[in-house]
Amino acid sequence: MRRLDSLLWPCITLSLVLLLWPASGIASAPALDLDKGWEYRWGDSPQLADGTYAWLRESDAEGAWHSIDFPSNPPGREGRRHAWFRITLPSGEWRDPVLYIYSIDLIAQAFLDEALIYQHGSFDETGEGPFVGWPWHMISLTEDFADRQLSFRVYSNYTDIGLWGEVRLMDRLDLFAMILQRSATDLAVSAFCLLLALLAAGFALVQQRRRNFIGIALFSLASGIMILAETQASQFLLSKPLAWDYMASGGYYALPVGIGLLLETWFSGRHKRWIRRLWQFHLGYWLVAIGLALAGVVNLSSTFPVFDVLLTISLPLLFALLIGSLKQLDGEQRLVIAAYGVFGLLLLLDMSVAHGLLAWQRIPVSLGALLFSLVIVAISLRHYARTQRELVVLNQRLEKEVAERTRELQELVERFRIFSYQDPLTGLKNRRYFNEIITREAAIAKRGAPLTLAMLDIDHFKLFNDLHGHEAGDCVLVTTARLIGEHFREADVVCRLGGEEFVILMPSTTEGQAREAIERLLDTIRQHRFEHGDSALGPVGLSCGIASYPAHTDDPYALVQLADTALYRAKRSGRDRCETYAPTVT
Ligand SMILES: Nc1nc2c(ncn2[C@@H]2O[C@H](COP(=O)(O)OP(=O)(O)OP(=O)(O)O)[C@@H](O)[C@H]2O)c(=O)[nH]1
Repeated sequence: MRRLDSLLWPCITLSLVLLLWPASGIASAPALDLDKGWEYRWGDSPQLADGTYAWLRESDAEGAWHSIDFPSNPPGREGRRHAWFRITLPSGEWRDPVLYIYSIDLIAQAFLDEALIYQHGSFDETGEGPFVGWPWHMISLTEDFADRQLSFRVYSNYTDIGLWGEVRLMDRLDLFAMILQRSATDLAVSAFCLLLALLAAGFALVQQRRRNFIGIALFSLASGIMILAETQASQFLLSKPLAWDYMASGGYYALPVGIGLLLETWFSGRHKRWIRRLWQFHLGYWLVAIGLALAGVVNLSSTFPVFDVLLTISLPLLFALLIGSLKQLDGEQRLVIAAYGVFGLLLLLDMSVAHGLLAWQRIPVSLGALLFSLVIVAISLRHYARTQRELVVLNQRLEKEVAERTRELQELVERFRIFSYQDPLTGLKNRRYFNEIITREAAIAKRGAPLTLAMLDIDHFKLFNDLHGHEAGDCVLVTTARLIGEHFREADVVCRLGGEEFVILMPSTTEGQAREAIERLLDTIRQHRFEHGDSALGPVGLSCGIASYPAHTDDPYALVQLADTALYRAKRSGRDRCETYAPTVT
């Protein structure tokens, strides 16, 4: 009977073609709503010996049938679980007529006169059967259906009984086109919500405000799944109505959990605790309801009214909490709450329609979810843009700071470099510097320039220290260093090798020129009045040894050793004098 499966894709393709080709010329009567002229009868019909239901044959039983506009929830149910509905079908020019039913509570059989033409769910001997989902229905009709009687045998242990929403006579292709048209928005919104859920889940993995993103991810996932599962076109994707209803209920029941997780992060103290209790309670319900339904302990359908009652309580409670503490929230958070408020209101309206509190109409719940998702996306984009701007500023500041630090570091390195070449007491260059400069100057000398090296040592300095004290000794070292430094040219390099020993490297200077300069220096030192504080320190003498390249050696690197030998000779010869290296002396 159900040709839905086999004709599915050809019909979709055909209906799409027809949608895109309005001038096709194929005429068909418009859809006709069967929302008048129905009759109902409480209870279940007995069966005749040939298996036919007696109520189908005794159609004119006096006073047994009552008229009703729409075949749903007749008055005076009093706990009854069986009802029959019937209508005489009108005539119309449909090429391929079908009866479209939005939904049935809960299982039903349809008969055209006495022939069974459609069945939703399965009936046992007592006329009962399990919940098998709430799909939309398409009942194929033969061309001669006009003026014949269409009857429904319905069983329901749910709050509603009968057909629900819309019952329409229409052409099969028009039905497919209608389903696709009605589903387009929902499918797009669902895809959008699922994408948002994916992004939020990704952010939850890498960002610090994890709970926030988990809340958004869960809420978006729940909305996306719920909308997809409730979209009529989903039946085209998978003809398993009960599976879709499990997904719809799973998403629906998880909505307060997601929003609770999100809101909880915005509050503290009492409000936070209440919000946590609410979402934990809903999470508990989610687990129990879905778990018991899957285990077959309860019908999935019976978990909906309980959840609806819970949501009717928790939704306003949550709003009361939020409204009472709006001051704690910033503009963006208020916007999210407003969007959630719209979504919540649409959910409540949808629920009211489902329970017959409002006249049947299609409530655009998905638009509520879309609004919520758009608000989240807009806020996220704004945050992203702001973060980008802050990053640029931060980057610039960092670059500036790095440049500043690098400059300071370079200065420090330079100072250290100078320090590492400087004798801290006298301010002259030290032995390390001398070792480097001698190598350089020796290399230059090798290219043909003379180079002379003088090594100087203060005479009897130990005695001087012992007589006047170490501080006075330091003072003599500093003064002697200054006098030596002032005495020589810029090009000459004066170093303190350590202790009371100095060296002077004189590039492009012959032995004779150097000796002259040294003699003048020794005179200057002899004549200088050394003082420490207010006390005069007595005379200071210097001994000096000179060696010159190429006069004394063909290896400029050997000058240190040769000058040292000459100095030794000056000391031995009575001090306070200058000696030039002589090869015969060892
Ligand atoms: N005040 C002071 N004394 C130092 C410093 N460096 C080395 N001395 C001292 O210099 C003295 C050098 O003594 P010696 O090497 O025996 O030489 P000297 O007493 O000058 O004798 P001759 O060189 O033979 O004339 C030692 O007593 C060291 O302690 C310093 O930086 N400051």
